[in-house]
Amino acid sequence: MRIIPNSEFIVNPDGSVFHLHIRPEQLSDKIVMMGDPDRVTLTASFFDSIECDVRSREFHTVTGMYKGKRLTALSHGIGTDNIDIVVTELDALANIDFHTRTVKPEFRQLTMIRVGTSGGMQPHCPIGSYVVSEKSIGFDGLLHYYAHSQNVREEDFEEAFQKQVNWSPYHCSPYVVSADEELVERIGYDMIRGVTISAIGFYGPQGRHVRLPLADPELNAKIESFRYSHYSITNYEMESSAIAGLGKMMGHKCMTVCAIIANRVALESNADYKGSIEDLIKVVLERI
Ligand SMILES: O=P(O)(O)O[C@H]1O[C@H](CO)[C@@H](O)[C@H]1O
Ligand SMILES: O=c1cc[nH]c(=O)[nH]1
Repeated sequence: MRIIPNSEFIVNPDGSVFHLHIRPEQLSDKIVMMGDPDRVTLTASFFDSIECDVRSREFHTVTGMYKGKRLTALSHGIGTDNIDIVVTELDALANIDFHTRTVKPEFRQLTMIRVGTSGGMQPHCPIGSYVVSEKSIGFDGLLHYYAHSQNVREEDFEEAFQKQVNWSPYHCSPYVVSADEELVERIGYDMIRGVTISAIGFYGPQGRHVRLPLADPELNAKIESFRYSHYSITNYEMESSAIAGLGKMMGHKCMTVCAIIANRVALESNADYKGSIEDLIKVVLERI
């Protein structure tokens, strides 16, 4: 059996995992994730009791009880590079024996729901709506660093996307992954279902022109008009592809749902979205 070297999987002197700084017994099977550490404080304010509250860098983790369910709320910060850390460390907390540094014989499956904010790309995703990422398109390339990604990637969709938007060879090869179907049905049954792009930045990589001109100013228009079967691209955010992809490769159940806080076609945004995300968190806590 492979013993994972200290340099490849780092455990802190207090027995916690390197970045998240929590110990295996502090993790619940059901995890609600979000970019913003303060959103974890908000989520935990709905818990009936708190078991642990740990902060390390942008990672804020609270485990507690909500109406008889043991839940972990956790912030992952911004971007799929952080998701590589967070999903790997969550999986390790559940499935690696920290003492023997080996994979445990019994697999423990986690449920991870990301509750995020996002920019709508279609008129039917207005500000204030909730969009479940039935599929995600990763512009980040993270999945390509792991073996067997083709087992979870939807290559026909990827090919159609590259062709229709005339994808630049200077960008990473986009990957397409579906969320866990049962979660989409159970948690998102009354929400908009869509295809979400996880971009590698908020500005240029989402087609925002502030001062620097864009390499392809038409890319967002091509993304808006892209069609594959009955699918169109509904929204932009920055993490769902890596959560769906890594989670699926590891055998976990993952899904992202976002509150739309900007609409790129209507050229509108709402920076005062606290009420909308708060309501969405409450719905997810009930249904997870
Ligand atoms: O509101 P969160 O969960 O952070 O999600 C979105 O907001 C951030 C960008 O403002 C990115 O993380 C994006 O995915
Ligand atoms: O437009 C948006 C809004 C929130 N988060 C994003 O990544 N993009």
